[in-house]
Amino acid sequence: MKNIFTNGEKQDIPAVLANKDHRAAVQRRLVADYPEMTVVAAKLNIPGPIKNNPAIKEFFIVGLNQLEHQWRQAGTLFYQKGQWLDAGTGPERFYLVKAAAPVVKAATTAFEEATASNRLFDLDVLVKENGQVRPLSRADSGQSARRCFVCGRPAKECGRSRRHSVAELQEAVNKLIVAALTAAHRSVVSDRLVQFAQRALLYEVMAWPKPGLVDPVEHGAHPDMDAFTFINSAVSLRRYLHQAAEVGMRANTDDYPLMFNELREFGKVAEQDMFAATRGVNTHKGAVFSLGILVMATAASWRKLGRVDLDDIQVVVKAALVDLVKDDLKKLPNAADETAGELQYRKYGLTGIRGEAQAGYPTVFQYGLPTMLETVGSWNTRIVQTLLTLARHTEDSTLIKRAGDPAILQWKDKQVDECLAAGGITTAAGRALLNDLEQEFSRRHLSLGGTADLIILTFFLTLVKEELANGLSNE
Ligand SMILES: CC(C)(COP(=O)(O)OP(=O)(O)OC[C@H]1O[C@@H](n2cnc3c(N)ncnc32)[C@H](O[C@H]2O[C@H](COP(=O)(O)OP(=O)(O)OP(=O)(O)O)[C@@H](O)[C@H]2O)[C@@H]1O)[C@@H](O)C(=O)NCCC(=O)NCCS
Ligand SMILES: Nc1ncnc2[nH]cnc12
Repeated sequence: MKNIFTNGEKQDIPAVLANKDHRAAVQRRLVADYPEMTVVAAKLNIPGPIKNNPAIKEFFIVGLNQLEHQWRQAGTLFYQKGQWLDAGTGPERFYLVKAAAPVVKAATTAFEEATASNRLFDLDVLVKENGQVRPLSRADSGQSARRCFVCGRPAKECGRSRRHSVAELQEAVNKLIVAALTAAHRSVVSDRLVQFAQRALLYEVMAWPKPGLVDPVEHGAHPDMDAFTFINSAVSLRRYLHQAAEVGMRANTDDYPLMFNELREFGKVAEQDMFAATRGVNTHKGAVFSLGILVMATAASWRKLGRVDLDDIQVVVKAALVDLVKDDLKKLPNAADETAGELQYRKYGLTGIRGEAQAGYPTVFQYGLPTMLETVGSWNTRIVQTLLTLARHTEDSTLIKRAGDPAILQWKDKQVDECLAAGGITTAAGRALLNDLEQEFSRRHLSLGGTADLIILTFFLTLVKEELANGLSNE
């Protein structure tokens, strides 16, 4: 396990005492200046000579964010006030809270007791009695005394008898802080993944020109939808994307197939949300499935490694979807209401998006991602150029469905090859071919709906690599 005590300035007793005097002066001033408010002084109990460093400070801020959230939930008014003390003696903050001191004390004690790591917090609620400022004690409001975070006995007893060595205390504190920061980082990463996923859905529809797809200029291939339909659809998927990240962040390596089953149940509800948001139009059915899988797999891989590893994300996808084609397609009855994917498997043996997903999205990893990472220029250029590359290597089941014949794939490959040979979106000649192709797809009512999903996945992974792989900016 990581040791957070390897850096930080060692503090001696005079420094700690001088800081205590300084804190007392700040507290006296705040109590005098704001008699209508209750003053709370927040600090940490970190035994041993090292009392502050980036990890300790981050732990403190993460904890205070939770305390503030708790106050907001309870409808308590408060704000931070005064100097922010970030000396070597430890991070400290002061709050002014609009509630009676005993009420505030009950809440701060509940916070200190809420989790094992919160026991490291020392939240003093200050009162003025007989001209003196003093912290309310837990005994004042009949609450049980603080317990030792090593052995659970009353903390005062352990302190007085010096029952635990500094090394023992630091080991316990280290475990508590590392566990709290790991949980906090997982939550930050989950939020980022949801943002990346939503950006992927929105950027994809914004890019132009896209043959066979909706863009802000043209949507002849999909007369029932326009760019606004996609915005409504993307926004409706926010809750689902959070669920996908959370499912992944909870899963251990041997749970991956189970994790996918859980995602699918959320996915079915998300599909309904999407159809409600688009008034029954299929904008993102494929993306609900595939983007949900990649968000979940990226979260699960982060949980395992604590960092981004694109190869491992693919390993997680394969492990989670190991039986997908067998379970979904091989047992199919010859039902009248079969989907395009099911029909194409029965008629042509094509496994479609399920085969692609079970194999770990090889088209995305082998063709999409390298093209998007290598292509320079605006997001529009990067997305459209990557779309062409993906289109060239995809057996798009939406295209086959629209044409009614897999032979359409050869025609599509020829058109895309010509456009790419002319430079794609990066040259005037390529752009002219691209515009012609968009018109032709629209005229013939042909769609590259499956390829659009793969672009969304590629863009998501590009953001993971370009914006998350270097770590969390608030670490
Ligand atoms: C596994 C599922 C994706 C469902 O599979 P299903 O058998 O129902 O459908 P498929 O026909 O196989 O494909 C579903 C969507 O997947 C996209 N897609 C197709 N081929 C590929 C491919 N090679 N690579 C990547 N993605 C692919 C495709 O989505 C796009 O097309 C949609 C627009 O098409 P359009 O023709 O305009 O509209 P339709 O409604 O299809 O037809 P019309 O009535 O208008 O003629 C657009 O969404 C694009 O994104 C396919 O549509 C998964 O959904 C699933 O598991 N379903 C079962 C229920 C479930 O478990 N749900 C939870 C999922 S987490
Ligand atoms: N821009 C787009 N047009 C049509 N279908 C899509 N599915 C996902 N994005 C799409």
